Amino acid sequence: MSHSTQPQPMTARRSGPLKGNALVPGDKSVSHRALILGALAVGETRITGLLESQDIIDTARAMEAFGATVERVGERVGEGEWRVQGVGVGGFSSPEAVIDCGNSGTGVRLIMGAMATTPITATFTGDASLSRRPMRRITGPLELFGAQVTAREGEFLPVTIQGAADPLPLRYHTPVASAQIKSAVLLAGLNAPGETVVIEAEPTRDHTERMLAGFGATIRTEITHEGHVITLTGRPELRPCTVAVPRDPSSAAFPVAAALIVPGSEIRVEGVSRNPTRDGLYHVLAEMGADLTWENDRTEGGEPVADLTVRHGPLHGVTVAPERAASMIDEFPILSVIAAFAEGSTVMNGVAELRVKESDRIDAMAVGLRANGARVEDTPDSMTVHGTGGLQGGATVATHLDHRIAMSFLAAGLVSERPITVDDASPIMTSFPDFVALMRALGADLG
Ligand SMILES: O=C(O)C1=C[C@@H](OP(=O)(O)O)[C@@H](O)[C@H](O)C1
Ligand SMILES: C=C(OP(=O)(O)O)C(=O)O
Repeated sequence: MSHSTQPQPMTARRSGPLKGNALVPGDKSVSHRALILGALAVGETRITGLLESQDIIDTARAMEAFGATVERVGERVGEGEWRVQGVGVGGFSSPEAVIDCGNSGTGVRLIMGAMATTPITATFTGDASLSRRPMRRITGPLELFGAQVTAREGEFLPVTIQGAADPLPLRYHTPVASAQIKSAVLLAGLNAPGETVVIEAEPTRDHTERMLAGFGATIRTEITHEGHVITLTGRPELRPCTVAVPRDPSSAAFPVAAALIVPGSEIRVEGVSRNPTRDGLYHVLAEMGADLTWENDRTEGGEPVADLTVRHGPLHGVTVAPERAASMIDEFPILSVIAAFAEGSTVMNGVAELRVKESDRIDAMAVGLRANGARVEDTPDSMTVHGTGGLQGGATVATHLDHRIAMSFLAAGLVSERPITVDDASPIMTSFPDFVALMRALGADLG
């Protein structure tokens, strides 16, 4: 379901020090995968800590449309336990209606992969943002499995996929660093006989591989001269699991950033991911001189996590190497805000993928930061922010149906000289429904 079409403007004003404990919600990437693998397992999967945001609700509804049963157990918002009755690999049936994945690239791309090697037909659609995003990167490899695809202009939603009746296993080099491409191919490979192999030059988030192993699939990753080579044996019987979803490091980045830039702040964020395929931002922040203290390293839901204490302090600009990009791909909007409050220039290289997210994130950040007084340069695949230790503010920023653009500028407005308004805060519901309440509880002036 697409989110409300009624824009909800919101303004962030200069705030006192942020203090307290930030309990961010469940990881979006892990939540999608828990629902999809639960639907492909035989029997009942139980999920705790599932992110209850619009992107995830859309994936849950889609799994029901393909024949799984998905239900929420318990009363407390954000603490729900979910149960999925799976239909087994190859057990999906053709949905009666169009599958609307709303704003979610991960949802639509992983689900296309999951159904493309079963002889059923489904049509996928989404909101105006998702309808602008490239789908050929997914449908191309799915055609190699034997699926038949029609897409608007060969590239965009709506996309109709007729799944392959006799799928062939695939050996596939991903053309760009993308966990969504890797995951779509692996999920399609589940119902192909033999070994499906995905080769990625740069590692991307590995939640699909971790969770497939947890559900009993035979999957291994080798590091060779070609890069990360992931081999999955097709046609497993996936056994249902109990999945405890860890907290989302990409959501954690917003209160962390706010605490770093609002003078006098000190906050604690529990259960932040230390998965090396997700933690690039924290390495960059350390290089910028951020005061970060990690404690209680442990494993939660199969992911390495720790508790993070963040204190405000001076930051300096850095150059972010392109090899870091995949491990922090969703964190560049908020890094560009932090960079504006640092002293000196921060150069972000190898970030062309940002142009095909919920919005063109390089353009959205550059335009919004400039309107609020920052000096920013951009090229097709890089962005440079010339930090001056502060930001003037005073402008209204267009969020283009992009939750991360909205949250980034609301964090910036907490410390800019004049307030910053975002034209539409409603997309925040897609990934972090409690963002405003959580930030207000820390002391942020948002309204
Ligand atoms: O696999 C995933 O869960 C995701 C992969 C990334 O996208 P790409 O695979 O397009 O880089 C990321 O931007 C997105 O938020 C979540
Ligand atoms: C890019 C993102 O998500 P998706 O691709 O799932 O829409 C994101 O959450 O920043």
